Amino acid sequence: MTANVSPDRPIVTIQQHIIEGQQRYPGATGELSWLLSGITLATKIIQDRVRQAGLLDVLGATGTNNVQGEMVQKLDVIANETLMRCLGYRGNVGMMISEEDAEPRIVQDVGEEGRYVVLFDPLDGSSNIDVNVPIGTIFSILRRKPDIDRSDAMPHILQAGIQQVAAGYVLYGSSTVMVYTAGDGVHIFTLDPAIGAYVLTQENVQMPENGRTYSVNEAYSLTFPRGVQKYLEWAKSEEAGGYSLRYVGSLVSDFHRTLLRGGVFLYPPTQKDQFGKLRLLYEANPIAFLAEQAGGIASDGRQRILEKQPRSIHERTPLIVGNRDEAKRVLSFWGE
Ligand SMILES: O=P(O)(O)OC[C@H]1O[C@](O)(COP(=O)(O)O)[C@@H](O)[C@@H]1O
Ligand SMILES: [Mg+2]
Ligand SMILES: [Mg+2]
Repeated sequence: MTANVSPDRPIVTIQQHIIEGQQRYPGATGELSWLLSGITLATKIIQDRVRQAGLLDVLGATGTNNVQGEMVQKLDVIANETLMRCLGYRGNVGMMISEEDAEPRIVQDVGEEGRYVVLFDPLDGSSNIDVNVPIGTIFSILRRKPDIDRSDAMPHILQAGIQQVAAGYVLYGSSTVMVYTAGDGVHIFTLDPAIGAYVLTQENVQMPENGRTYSVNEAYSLTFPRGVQKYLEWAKSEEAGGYSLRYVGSLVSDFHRTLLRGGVFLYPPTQKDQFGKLRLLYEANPIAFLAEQAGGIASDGRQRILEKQPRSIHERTPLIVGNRDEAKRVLSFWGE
């Protein structure tokens, strides 16, 4: 069985890439690559379930709502449990925070063990599950605060995005790709079904600067802030000269396109959600870390996402993320 990587390219798996990256940092322990192998294992299982969802009869809703008040899909539960089972026994994961769980899951609360806090959106784009539109898994990794008592979980969880040691997402699209950063550039790995391994396919990805695509659910635009409405009017004007609208409705898909093609993705506040819909800790923060590492900008309209001080686990935030020039343009309209 041979890997499907073109003959002139080295076959580099994500574990190898992380270990090599860590060797550049004195004192690196290799723990992060061990933790990430839990995420790669879980997402290989999830992608298999997603691809066979119709066959396995795991499409549709569970009939229950989660802490966000959203109807939980069967695959949300499968993805959540798979991540918990693959990460919970890694030995270095102290806490797990999931979109699907109201409270954090404390794994380890003794001694030096469990130095990492893992936050995740087990399945992003849930409204697209049953219609076979790309969905994904988003994750963010923090280190526990060494000087804070372990009995109180919150100070370890409610850390600003700037404290992330690693973040990424897996997109279950035409191929399964993992996009990842540990603060040393953004790298893309494609799951090679022939060998069951994530293999490096793009390194040090930078967002193109001249993106001419905006991505937003315009159905809500009548209740967007006036500045955002003005930007959307401008983007459709002759002066803008030919912008395109693209909106999949899965943050991972809309961001992945923005990462590779540039442009801007927005989820502004609306009359219904004054803080927007997306969650700061396990959606906006990991996406913002990736965007900035790829030369882009991520803001809530007023402040850099990564500098926001979280106040609660499931808090929401408006999000503007895109290539530098385009995001700045939106912010200039928004600030008017
Ligand atoms: O349907 P809307 O209001 O446009 O919202 C779409 C947004 O909601 C989400 O589906 C929320 O994420 P979940 O599916 O993980 O709850 C995002 O992926 C997406 O960007
Ligand atoms: Mg989501
Ligand atoms: Mg979700």
